[in-house]
Amino acid sequence: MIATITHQNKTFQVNLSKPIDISLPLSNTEKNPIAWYIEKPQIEPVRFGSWVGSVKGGATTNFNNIFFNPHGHGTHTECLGHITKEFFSINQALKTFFFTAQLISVQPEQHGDDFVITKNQIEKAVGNSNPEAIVIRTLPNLEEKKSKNYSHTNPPYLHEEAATFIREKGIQHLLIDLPSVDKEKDEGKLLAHKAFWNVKDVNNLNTDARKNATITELIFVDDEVKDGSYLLNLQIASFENDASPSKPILFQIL
Ligand SMILES: N[C@@H](CC(=O)c1ccccc1NC=O)C(=O)O
Repeated sequence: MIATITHQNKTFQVNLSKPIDISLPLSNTEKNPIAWYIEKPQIEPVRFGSWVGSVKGGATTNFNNIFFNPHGHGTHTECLGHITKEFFSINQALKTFFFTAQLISVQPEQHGDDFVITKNQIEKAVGNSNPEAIVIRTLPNLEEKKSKNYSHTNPPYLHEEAATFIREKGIQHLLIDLPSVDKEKDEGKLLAHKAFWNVKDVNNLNTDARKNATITELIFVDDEVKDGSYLLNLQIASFENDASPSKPILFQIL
């Protein structure tokens, strides 16, 4: 299914039958990735006394409750409500779902005990392109990313200046294959989150904070997907919450 898209004075084609899914599946198994010190997700049939909501257990339908955390259990998209005192909802922040995107690969640099993605690396990788979304694949691109328990591992993160650069480039949506754009244990500084959303005071939001910009974490981009320009379809479940599980999909530009 070929679609011809006209956007910002350019026309290009994509094949909608060839989606590149960059989300992680969410399951109640040991394979599910974890961050932020929680346990794996739970997916269990509803029970009313001896009645069990599963066809195997005698019910007419499978009827599961799911207990999970959007930030800690897989691919999710968040808005600035993740860090502000005032409530902001991802379902209100994200109202359109197709964007031009640039996929880049970067090897975080060792700075002391940390691995950091720098402004210089992002600037070089983005080059002259002006995408609406940036998709960051970190190297090495290990399979273990799909099922890693990141708790207490001090994963790589984005330097504040790199996040500022992305904001100043006018990029609205940032996607990355790490549990956070910030250092795991940073005493709540959240420098990259604040720089990307232009949040100056979490208690009293500045009017130029970027209420419609989003961060998507815990994606996975397979090695066979080459760096370059794509069409991104960024879909969430309609949760009125700071974050929702999400399903970002890339389409190669033909
Ligand atoms: N680094 C923060 C914690 C943090 O970033 C965080 C904590 C729980 C769930 C998500 C978090 N950040 C996600 O991007 C801190 O040390 O306070």
